[in-house]
Amino acid sequence: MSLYIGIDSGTQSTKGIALDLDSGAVLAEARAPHALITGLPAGHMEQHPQDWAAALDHVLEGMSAQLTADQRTRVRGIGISGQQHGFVPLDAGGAVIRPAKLWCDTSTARECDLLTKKLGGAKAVLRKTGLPFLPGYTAPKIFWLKRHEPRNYRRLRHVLLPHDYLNFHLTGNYFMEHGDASGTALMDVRRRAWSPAAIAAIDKNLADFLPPLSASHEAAGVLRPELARRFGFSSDVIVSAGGGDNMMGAIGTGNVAPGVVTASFGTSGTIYARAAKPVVDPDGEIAAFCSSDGGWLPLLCTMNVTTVTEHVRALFNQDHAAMDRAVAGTRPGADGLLLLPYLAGERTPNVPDGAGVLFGLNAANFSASHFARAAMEGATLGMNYGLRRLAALGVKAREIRVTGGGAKTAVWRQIMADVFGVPVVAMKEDEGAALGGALQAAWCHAIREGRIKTKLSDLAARIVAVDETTRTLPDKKHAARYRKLQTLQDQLGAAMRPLFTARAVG
Ligand SMILES: Nc1ncnc2c1ncn2[C@@H]1O[C@H](COP(=O)(O)OP(=O)(O)O)[C@@H](O)[C@H]1O
Ligand SMILES: O=C(CO)[C@@H](O)[C@H](O)COP(=O)(O)O
Repeated sequence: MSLYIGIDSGTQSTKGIALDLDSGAVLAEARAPHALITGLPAGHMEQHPQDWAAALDHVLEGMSAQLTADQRTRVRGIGISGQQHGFVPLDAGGAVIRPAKLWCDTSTARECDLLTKKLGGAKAVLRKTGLPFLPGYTAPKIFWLKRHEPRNYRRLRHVLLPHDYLNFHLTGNYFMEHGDASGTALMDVRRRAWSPAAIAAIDKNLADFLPPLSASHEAAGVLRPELARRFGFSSDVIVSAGGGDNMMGAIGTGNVAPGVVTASFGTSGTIYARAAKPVVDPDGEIAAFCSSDGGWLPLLCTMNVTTVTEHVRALFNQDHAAMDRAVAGTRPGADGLLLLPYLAGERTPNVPDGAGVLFGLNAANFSASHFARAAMEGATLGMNYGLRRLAALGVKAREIRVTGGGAKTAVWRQIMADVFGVPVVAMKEDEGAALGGALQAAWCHAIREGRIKTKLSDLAARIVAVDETTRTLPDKKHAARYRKLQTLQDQLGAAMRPLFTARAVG
């Protein structure tokens, strides 16, 4: 029996599973929340990296307590998935200089404009790196530190991403793999190498602060002895390369070969499909990321999904079951109530100064149930904007595997199927990114042990399974209704843009 631990450090919590690779059974599970820093100016979204490390230790401790002593010694590897793009600035001794600016921080729109100009305009940026500079990505956050906090910038010696920081916490090594690194916007994603042009636009010395790029089957290192002792593990547990949460979600939903499309309904909304070659969107809306299994992962990301539904749920003091019943009691289209869900600004389309808009309020739809439906529908229509763009780039979905917190809800899955116009199905293991971490750790361990022909796609084919009881087919009448709503949401978004800018300036 060999056990592999998968960890997903998301925006709101850290989740872990311990997988018995022989039987495919999950033998332990644990979770620990971590909060955003409150009281920051609008658009600034930050967390303390030390909180992620504390949550990770708590989760590892919790799982260790659920395993027998024998099972603990059979843990062979740990694979970490983490929210993408966050900038963890470390000094020469590896201490965190300031909190991490996150993927959902929109305070760096000005830095994006400046970097784009330095590289010769939007087209030149796409030619040189494959990705535009967007506020969510890491590069403008580093430039922001240089421009706004020069004293902190002078102390900078190591740039890490959230999951790299957790790898560093576990192993003591500065390490980066292609998948998560592709979300920095400092890489030429076509060549899977750092982009000298993007780096020089910020600071020519920055290259010294970036770890060399490693392939995703390599190990970040071995678990530090004091942690191995603390969790009761043996002294040779490897920590695999890990990756961004979407890259690891791809592995954990079996999206490791062409033809599979995954949608994640977490704090953010993402839709992605693994590709054997880079897929660069000439409009820069679909992100040309690398995967964390040696390929590429064209991906759409919207910033407003379960945060939106959670706000509505909190406002009306409902638990998830009550909210689901409320939504089930209303008609598709929420009797004319439509939400443009840009509560935190938006990445796709790129509207960093955006805000939420409830459109079509009247006496008949002024109710908690209609607000709840409008929240689920608005977030899903927002994601469908990108699904259509993916289709235009040749990635056509015949069915969509859904994962993340929102995918647990049957009534929301029906909205997903109706909006996307294809069947959706959830996974047997709903912590897809954590499962991806466990599988990548098993792959990395096998290669390290000399079983070099081991394929991640074979491991995934054996372990990953859809939950057929959740398969949901689109309803033709509802799908037609949502096509009209989609047009209306697109028009509403376009019409509001000048007003968002006026509001930001005012
Ligand atoms: N049954 C459910 N219906 C809708 N949302 C849910 C449900 N269960 C959990 N969530 C929400 O999903 C989010 C967590 O999803 P997850 O994919 O773990 O997010 P992240 O990785 O961004 O932290 C939370 O906002 C949580 O409240
Ligand atoms: O920025 C992106 C993808 O580009 C986000 O998907 C983050 O990776 C955060 O993920 P969740 O916390 O929502 O899982």
